Order: sequence, then C-alpha cells, then structure tokens
Amino acid sequence: MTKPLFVRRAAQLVTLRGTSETPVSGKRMSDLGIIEDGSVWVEDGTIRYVGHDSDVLAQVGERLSEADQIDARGKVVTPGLVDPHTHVVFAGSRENEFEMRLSGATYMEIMNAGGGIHSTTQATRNASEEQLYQETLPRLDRFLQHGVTTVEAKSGYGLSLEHELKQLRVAKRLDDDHPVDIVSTFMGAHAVPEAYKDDPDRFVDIVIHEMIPKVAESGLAEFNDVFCELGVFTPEQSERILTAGKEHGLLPKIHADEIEPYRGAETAARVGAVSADHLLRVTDAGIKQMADAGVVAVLLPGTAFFLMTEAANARKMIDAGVPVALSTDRNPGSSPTESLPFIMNLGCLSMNMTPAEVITAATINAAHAIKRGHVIGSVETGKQGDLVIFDAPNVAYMQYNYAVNLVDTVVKKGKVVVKQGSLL
Ligand SMILES: O=C(O)CC1=NCN=C1
Ligand SMILES: [Zn+2]
Repeated sequence: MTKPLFVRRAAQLVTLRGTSETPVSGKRMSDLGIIEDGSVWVEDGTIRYVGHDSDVLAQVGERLSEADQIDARGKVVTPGLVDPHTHVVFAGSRENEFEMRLSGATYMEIMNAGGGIHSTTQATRNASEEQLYQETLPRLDRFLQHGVTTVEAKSGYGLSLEHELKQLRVAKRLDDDHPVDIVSTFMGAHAVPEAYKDDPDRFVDIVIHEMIPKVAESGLAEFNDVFCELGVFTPEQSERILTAGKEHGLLPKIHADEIEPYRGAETAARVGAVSADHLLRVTDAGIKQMADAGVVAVLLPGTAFFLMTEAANARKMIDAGVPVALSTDRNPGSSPTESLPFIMNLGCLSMNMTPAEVITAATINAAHAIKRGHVIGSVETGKQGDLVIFDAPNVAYMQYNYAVNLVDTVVKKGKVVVKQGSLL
C-alpha cells in the first residue's frame, strides 16, 4: 500500500472538471476549470479530493501526516498528458529519408519508390519481439519525461498477420511493464505491401478476412485504423476495412486527408469513427459531417512541421463544433518526436489555438479519442491519479516558453515517476 500523495497549492490547478462524458468542443475547449492555490489528494492510484488547498485540508484533516506532500506553489498542475495517435512500436529509423526530403523529395515519392512505411515494415519484420521491445522502451521513457502518461500505439509495420500480431504483443508487454499506459490499435491497412501493389484489393481482402478476425480474437487491439490516402487506400476500401473491424468489435479510426483532400473525413463520419486523424486537407463538407457525427479530430501539427507543409485548420474545426485533440504521431518517417508539449506549442503557433485549447486537446479530448474520457484526462474525484507539474506560473507561459521541456514532476497512478525532469 503506497502512501497518499498530496500535491499542494498549485498556482493554477487545471481540473477540466465536468468533461468526462463526451468530447469537448467549441468554446467549452477554453474552459479549463482552473483552481488557484489548488490541491489534489491521490490515494491507491485514484484521485480522492480536488479543490482549493484550504478545502482539501479540511477534508483530509488528521490524515495529513500520512501523505507524501509536493509543493506546487508557482507551478501549473494538469492531468497527465494523453497521446492518442502513435506508431511508437517499430524497428530502425529513416533519417536518410529526412535528408532526401530536405533535398526536395516528397513523402509519397519516397514511399512509392519503396521507402517510407515499406522501409520501416522491412526493418520491423526482420526484428525479433525482444528487439522491438528494447527499441521502443526509450521512446516511452521520453514520453514520460515530457508528461505523457498514456499513449495509443498502432501496429501497421508488419502488413502480415504474423508481424502485425508481433507488434501488438510487444505493445501489450510494454503496457504491462512500463509506467506509460498503452492503448492498442490494429493498423494492418497502413500500406499495400510491395507484393500486392498490382492487386491492392487482394490485400484488402486479406486484411478483412484473415487479419481482422484473428486480431479481434487475440484481444490485443481495441481499435482498427486505415491510411485513407490517394495512392494508399481509397475511401471505399477504407470503409470496407473499418466496417469489417466494427463487425469484430474493433472501433474505427482513420488517417484522413493527410496529403490530399480524399474524402477521409466524410468516410469517418459515415462509419462512425471514434476519430479522424491528420485532416491537413479536410474539406468544409468533411468538417461539417464530422461535427454532426461527433468524430474527434486528432490533429498532428508536428507531422506538418516535419513534412514542411501547412498545418490543419484547427480554428475552423473548433469553430464548427468539432472536438479537437492533439498528438505527436510518433513514427520514424513523418514525426520522430515524443514531445507532446512541443506539439501543444505548435497548436498555438501553427494552428492558432489558444493556450487553454491546446491543454484540453492534449488531455481530455485526447482521452476521448481513445475512449478513455471516463478514466483519464481530467483532475476529478474518482479519475486515475495521473498528474503533471509544469515549471510554469500559468497556462499561457507553457506555450510562450516554447520548444523546451517544462515538465518538473510526473505522477502516474499516484506514484512519482519523474522528478525535476528525471526518470525515477
Ligand atoms: O510514415 C510513417 O511511417 C507513418 C505514417 N503513416 C501515415 N503517414 C505517416
Ligand atoms: Zn499516423
């Protein structure tokens, strides 16, 4: 039994209270439920009391001496950050392609020439489970040091049942062993393997009839994702794949309108996807249909930054009532970073979001994008005891002092796992 943890007197305690039921949209994304001089009592991994320090003191009374106390004066305390879109389990790296793109090659040119996802697929197929596990561990450590306490992890670098299941088993082992919680997504439809490039529908049939039933049976994935993109999977193929996943209990997600406007958002609305992700080229019609269908827009400004393209129009989506979440899109090709705080900076600097909106997008809306809004993403009684203490006097400062890691302390299920920026 660990001692209760009492985080006290935050300059700004960001509670996001009252947001656990449904994704947050519109003006509500700016209402952080900030408590000044705010305190949180965590016991047995769960948040027990939240409020002004004097109110929490009155509630804990004599038990004060039982707790470990952390002085958060002059600092911002938020819920643990949530990254709802990563490809974090993979082998190898693609800095060579980074240099090719700096010399003018495009992401799709490299992919169509057999690089990109195919390159990482080759490396991941050749890697043992243990090698994949060992290569992914340091990435999870860096996520934790940047305040991220839960990540979604997609497969999608196996592109065969054997290797997709291998990735998903590694994700499960990491979820068991590492403080960061991992929520898994099957993404056998990440690309059409070279062997099927002349008959992509044959591969779609393999995903639908061979992979999805076995993956569902394994219990190793909650979601099913597809790269709906010109030159990858069409909206019609994507809909077939996501519908098949739903029939086997896998909730739909979709990489939509990343490089070309390609009716990805419209497909998301039609199949009832939990989230549509990227949306750099989404149409007005797609935005409207997502708002009507309650699809969460997971935006990845780090990918736009790294691919040197314009970021998604977050402002238009927020103003249209689409709930917006943020993510690193951690992957070796288009977004090799674990710094969700930097993605939040880009939310402000490249997508004109406010400092309050980017916190909502990287906590409760990210939690809703992986169906965890009832467990994480806000600081409320009964929620999991995941907290981050930032060395910043207020939420605006967190985005103003950009591209640095202001995380001081990370608490995971009531246990301090990062202190003064270092892993414990
Ligand atoms: O390039 C990669 O490895 C990840 C990716 N999938 C779709 N867009 C980027
Ligand atoms: Zn992705």
